[in-house]
Amino acid sequence: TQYEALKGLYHLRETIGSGGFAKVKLGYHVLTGEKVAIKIMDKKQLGEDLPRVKTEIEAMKELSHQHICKLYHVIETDEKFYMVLEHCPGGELFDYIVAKDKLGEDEARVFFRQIVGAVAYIHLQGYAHRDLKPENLLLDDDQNLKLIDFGLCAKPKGGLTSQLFTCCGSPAYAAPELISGKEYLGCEADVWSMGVLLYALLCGYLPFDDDSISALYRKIQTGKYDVPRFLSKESVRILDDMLQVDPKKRVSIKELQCHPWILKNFNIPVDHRTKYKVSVLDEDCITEMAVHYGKSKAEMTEILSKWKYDYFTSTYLILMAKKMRGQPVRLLQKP
Ligand SMILES: COc1cccc(Nc2ncc(-c3ccc(C(=O)NCC(=O)Nc4ccccc4)cc3)c(OCC3CCNCC3)n2)c1
Repeated sequence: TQYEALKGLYHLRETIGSGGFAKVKLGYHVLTGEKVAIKIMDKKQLGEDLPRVKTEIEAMKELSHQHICKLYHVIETDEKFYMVLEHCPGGELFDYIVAKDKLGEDEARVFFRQIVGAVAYIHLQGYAHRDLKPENLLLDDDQNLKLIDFGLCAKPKGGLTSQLFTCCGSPAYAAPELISGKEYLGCEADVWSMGVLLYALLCGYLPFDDDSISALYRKIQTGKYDVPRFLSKESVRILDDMLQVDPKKRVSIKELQCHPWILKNFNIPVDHRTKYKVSVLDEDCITEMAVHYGKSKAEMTEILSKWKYDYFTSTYLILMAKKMRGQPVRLLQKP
């Protein structure tokens, strides 16, 4: 039968997204009943992109942050990769903006501060995202944003990956230097995309848009965009600081963290540090799992400390997520 590798571990439900060579299905973690997102990739379809999946999986293991969708479990079979990930019940930020037409400056600031924190964090871990757009920002059940990289475009930062603009979908968010095939820095290109993203949040439409790709590229390379009169002068200023065609004139992610627009009403810079303590394991979760598996706490601690991203890891991380949401740290008893 299909998806044999998930049997007894996760119940599979409907497909919630598909794109490129990945399909995402809603799943339930059997031991906790919690929802998960299961990203399924077929090795044959991946072809020469297969190493990129391994890079993404290794990246995900390094990325543990409150505004980045968490990886729980990796299963590899002869035909497929399964990535079991945090499910975000609120869906895409894209749909949220469409439903509200556009966001007020204050609401946009709450979201944008979370995005700046997540992107600053991945940059400090040595990664650039390269495909920042509202479809890759999901909402959890507390209206917090979770960054994902659905299109497998996240790659180690580095400079001269003048890779052709192949993998990542929408060019509307792409920096001028990226689409002109010049050498570029991933972290600088990410700041441009964040400018396009903030413009979309504040205006409800894109700064650079055209049905013809080549016309769109020309508009991006001029860097000229319409500034609606309802934007405050501070909003106009931060958009101008990010949407600089010359990457060397563009504001850096570090400067963004304490930009006047970012500080307004908050008066504290964006803190990019993660809230998760991955080093020390949680007593309650260890105890609950030790009892369930009939092991000593020492044995359970030993197993979990290996972070093998197996079912032990996913069960622990899901119990931790429940605890952080104030829910009981409980496993469903053996059937
Ligand atoms: C209509 O959609 C709805 C409606 C209602 C609920 C949900 N909930 C819901 N939750 C979770 C997901 C998900 C999480 C992570 C990944 C992933 O690919 N991680 C890998 C990853 O993040 N790398 C990475 C991140 C940062 C740096 C480097 C690497 C993939 C999918 C989801 O997907 C649905 C797709 C649909 C197409 N647009 C994108 C989302 N959807 C979605």
